[in-house]
Amino acid sequence: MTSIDVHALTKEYGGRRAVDQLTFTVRPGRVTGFLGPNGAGKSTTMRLVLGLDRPTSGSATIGGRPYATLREPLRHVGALLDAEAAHGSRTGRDHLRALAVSNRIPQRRADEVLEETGLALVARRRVKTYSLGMRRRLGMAAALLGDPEVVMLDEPSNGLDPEGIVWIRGLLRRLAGEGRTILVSSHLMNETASFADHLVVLGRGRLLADTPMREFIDARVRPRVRIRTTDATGLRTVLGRHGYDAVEHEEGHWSVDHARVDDIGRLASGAGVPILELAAEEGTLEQAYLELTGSEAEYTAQRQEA
Ligand SMILES: Nc1ncnc2c1ncn2[C@@H]1O[C@H](COP(=O)(O)OP(=O)(O)OP(=O)(O)O)[C@@H](O)[C@H]1O
Repeated sequence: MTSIDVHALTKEYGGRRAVDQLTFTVRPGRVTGFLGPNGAGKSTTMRLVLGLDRPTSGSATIGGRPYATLREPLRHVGALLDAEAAHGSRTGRDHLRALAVSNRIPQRRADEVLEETGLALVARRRVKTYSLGMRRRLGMAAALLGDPEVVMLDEPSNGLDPEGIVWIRGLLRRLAGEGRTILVSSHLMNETASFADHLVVLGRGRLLADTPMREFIDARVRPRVRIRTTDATGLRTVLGRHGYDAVEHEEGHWSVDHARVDDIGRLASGAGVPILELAAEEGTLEQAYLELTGSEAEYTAQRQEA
């Protein structure tokens, strides 16, 4: 099984650190979401892993080897970077077939990945006539061409229509289920929450978190109960008596922080307060992410092995 290992990785541009002493491992069999504010260093890290740039110090390896030393790299690593573009005057199919030849990949793979990425009908059109979403799909097709064990994607949902976004989600889950190593950067938190098992979060080039997604959320977002009643006074009284802080919202429901549904349900029913709705509100990745990156001054890396 192939991991991506980043060790004490540092990259300076003109004395400014884009990536700063970064250490983390991306493991096989799960989707790792790669998060961080604009300029945090995600793309730079991916470029360093792919040997497109040289680190100032530290190392980035795939299965223990630097990318540059891999023979026929597309057979090991598939990547989609934001700025990547195919030659516009070629057809999508020719673009993939040329990539296949240079990596000793069977030509039939071009047609297979065109089919898989939903491009079969436009395969013989020139790439310059493709929409943004079609180009992203072609980039995905190129990434999958060599049936690689490692897949690295920079903002793959960018420019995709809702159907494409659902497709990417299913694809990432399938690739991880097949035991591949998947690293995906994104600014879309709901999207990331829908496919990631694990998160690596950067802030100004440094590691802010390396943790399973559920733990990342639970550690930062307080459990909360949502409740609706016809007896606001009764509810406020019973919750106040037991030390709960309840906030009434304009839409007519209440939220109770640091609370569990079982406890609140029992208290309300014991006090004869009618309940119209009672639900546990799970914290979202967006809340947890903003909580972490909003206090960037702390810069405390929290590394946990899953
Ligand atoms: N070739 C370069 N020359 C100089 N500075 C660079 C270069 N590439 C990146 N940087 C700088 O390095 C920092 C990290 O940028 P990077 O693109 O890796 O961040 P990112 O997390 O991918 O951001 P975004 O989410 O906006 O894509 C930024 O301050 C950026 O300006």
